[in-house]
Amino acid sequence: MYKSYGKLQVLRGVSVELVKGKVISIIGPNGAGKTTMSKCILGMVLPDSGDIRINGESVLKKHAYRSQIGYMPQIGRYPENMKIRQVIEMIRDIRKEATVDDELIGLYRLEEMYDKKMGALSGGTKQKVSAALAFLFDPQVLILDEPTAGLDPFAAEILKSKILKEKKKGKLILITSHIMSELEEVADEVLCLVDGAIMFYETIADLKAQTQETRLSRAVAKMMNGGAAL
Ligand SMILES: Nc1ncnc2c1ncn2[C@@H]1O[C@H](COP(=O)(O)OP(=O)(O)OP(=O)(O)O)[C@@H](O)[C@H]1O
Repeated sequence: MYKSYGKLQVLRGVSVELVKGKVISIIGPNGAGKTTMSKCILGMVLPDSGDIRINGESVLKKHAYRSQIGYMPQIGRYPENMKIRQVIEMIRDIRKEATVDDELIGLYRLEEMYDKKMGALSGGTKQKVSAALAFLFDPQVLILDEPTAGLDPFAAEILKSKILKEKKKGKLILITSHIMSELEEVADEVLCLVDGAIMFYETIADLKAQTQETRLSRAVAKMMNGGAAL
């Protein structure tokens, strides 16, 4: 998959086959192309060339499959004057889906804040709304961009448990994050992007074995350092 913005090449030949039932973390330095890659999978950005395949099937320009994806953006943007209740109702109205998974709405006690306006929410509460919306329609694929940034530790634990629960149901979950200790708790595989290309894509167990490190943060640092100790 290739993508340029004007003269800037953001993705250079990224090719991955994603399969269900896994939590895959996408890591890499700022500006490496992580968000762009997630947006290509989401269909929000069209790659200039290449294909995107999930479970062996091409999903490029297949709009129907987008209803199978839940997305939690790095920074959720909502109409400031709408109340939490109205945002959730509006999205349920648009999607018209019978089955909803409102577990996070309950666990985050969002109903108690339903009459607050989006523009008046704290950053963390807005993140809770974004998380609840991402999981709301029981999607088969979840793309979570820095999901715990801004969440308090208890709220972050709730989200991590939810991620593991959905993984067990066979879903595919992609997480972008810079917090290695957290990824270690939930992810199976690590895909590292550097300058728009895949530097490595391996299971956490393999990464640790290869680098002879017990912590993911150390293993990744060693890989980024060409295999040499820091
Ligand atoms: N819409 C756009 N128009 C022009 N350039 C863009 C656009 N979106 C992203 N870029 C550029 O593409 C490059 C990759 O950005 P991207 O957001 O994918 O990085 P990232 O790996 O997610 O970074 P971070 O860790 O900081 O979130 C950056 O140089 C960015 O400035």
